[in-house]
Amino acid sequence: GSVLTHTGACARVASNIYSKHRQACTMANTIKYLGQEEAQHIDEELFNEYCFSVDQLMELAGLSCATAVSKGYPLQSLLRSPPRVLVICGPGNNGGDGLGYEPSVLYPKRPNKQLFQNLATQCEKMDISFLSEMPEADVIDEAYNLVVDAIFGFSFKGAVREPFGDILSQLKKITVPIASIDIPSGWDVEKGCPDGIQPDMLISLTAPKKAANLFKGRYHFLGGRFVPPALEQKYQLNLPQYPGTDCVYQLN
Ligand SMILES: NC(=O)C1=CN([C@@H]2O[C@H](COP(=O)(O)OP(=O)(O)OC[C@H]3O[C@@H](n4cnc5c(N)ncnc54)[C@H](OP(=O)(O)O)[C@@H]3O)[C@@H](O)[C@H]2O)[C@@H](O)CC1
Ligand SMILES: [K+]
Repeated sequence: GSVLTHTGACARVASNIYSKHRQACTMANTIKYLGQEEAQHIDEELFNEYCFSVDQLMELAGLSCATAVSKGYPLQSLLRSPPRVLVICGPGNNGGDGLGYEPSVLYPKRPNKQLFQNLATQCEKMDISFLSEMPEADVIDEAYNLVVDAIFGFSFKGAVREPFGDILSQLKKITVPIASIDIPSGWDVEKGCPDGIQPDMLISLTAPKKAANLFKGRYHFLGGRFVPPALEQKYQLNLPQYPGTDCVYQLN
């Protein structure tokens, strides 16, 4: 009897300690949401200290985005046939991350950089069509299943300049879902934008940015499985374990 009672008490104490330990771990493991400067510092370190090239990380980021889209919007769930996806690319690296199903690309402002020229050529050679102008909201709703927002990432600042003001105002009117890469474009990286676009999916790269706390859509994925452990520790990112060989982790 006493052995049993003793064992029971020990088990209770142990389970108490275990649950306190788990609580502490859960708190310590809260994923960090980055401010704009911190995101830029991490970016610089990845390139300067850890010697990655932009092409490498952008390819992995793009793969994460395509994977997240295929998980959130599987082909058989799409309402319109063919499974068209409109990818809108901005002038910076966020624009380089866009990719898709039967994609059409809108790439209205093209910087004179070899990397971006190469990416555009690769798409053209794969017969991916480029649009010459932003379609009206009702045309997008009619022709596409999804819009990938690769317009601005963590370097966005200030009031939106054209042609992206017009593009974002059309995106506010569409009813097909928007999947935003890293940051919903037009949102302040830390404070968001109450009357901005409201994406259905957000794919945070490396680590979520502060504005992701205000994301109200259905799917939040983390992607960019390339952060070296020492860098993760330095910035206390507390990243979750990516399952198996997956390149995305679903946060909600
Ligand atoms: N580190 C990582 O983990 C990795 C990061 N990666 C990705 O890179 C992204 C960051 O890229 P980034 O630094 O090139 O900045 P990003 O936000 O795409 O573009 C800035 C451009 O936008 C423009 N612009 C700015 N404000 C504007 C305004 N108000 N109104 C109008 N235009 C405005 C301005 O262009 P300009 O006006 O000078 O022509 C500027 O050049 C990051 O979010 C992630 O997606 C992955 O590829 C690889 C791994
Ligand atoms: K974006």
